[in-house]
Amino acid sequence: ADLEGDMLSLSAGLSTVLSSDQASEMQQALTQMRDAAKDAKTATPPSLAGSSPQSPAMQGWRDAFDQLIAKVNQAEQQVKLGKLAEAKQTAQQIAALRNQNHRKYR
Ligand code: HEM
Repeated sequence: ADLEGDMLSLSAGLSTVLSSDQASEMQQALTQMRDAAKDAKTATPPSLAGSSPQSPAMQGWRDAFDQLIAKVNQAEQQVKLGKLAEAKQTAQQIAALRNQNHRKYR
């Protein structure tokens, strides 16, 4: 998907993780979020158009998605252990990461 499509997938997945009480549904949403984050990591946002892949700005872009993926993995482990409330707290940290990065790149 293009970056906008990846962002819409992240958004739908995050809403599901925050609102669901079913482990299987949360797991599926987290998988969708990880796939979207991996794809978005390879994109260049309009705000960095023309930046070289090795520029500090593009490295920061990719690091942000690695942080997002690490949080998705953490939430997934929590779901697997049946710790759904903890997984939702991790999802809140993902929302904070989103807000920080939107201020930088959007
Ligand atoms: C779960 C976390 C995130 C969610 C739910 C999310 C959600 C969204 C949404 C709904 C949009 C608007 C899409 C539209 O055009 O309709 C958007 C745009 C955008 N987001 Fe995110 N986002 C997340 C994380 C991030 C991260 C980590 C970054 C950067 C490292 C980022 C960078 C951007 C940029 C650059 C745009 C504008 C895209 C464009 O102009 O084409 N987002 N995001």
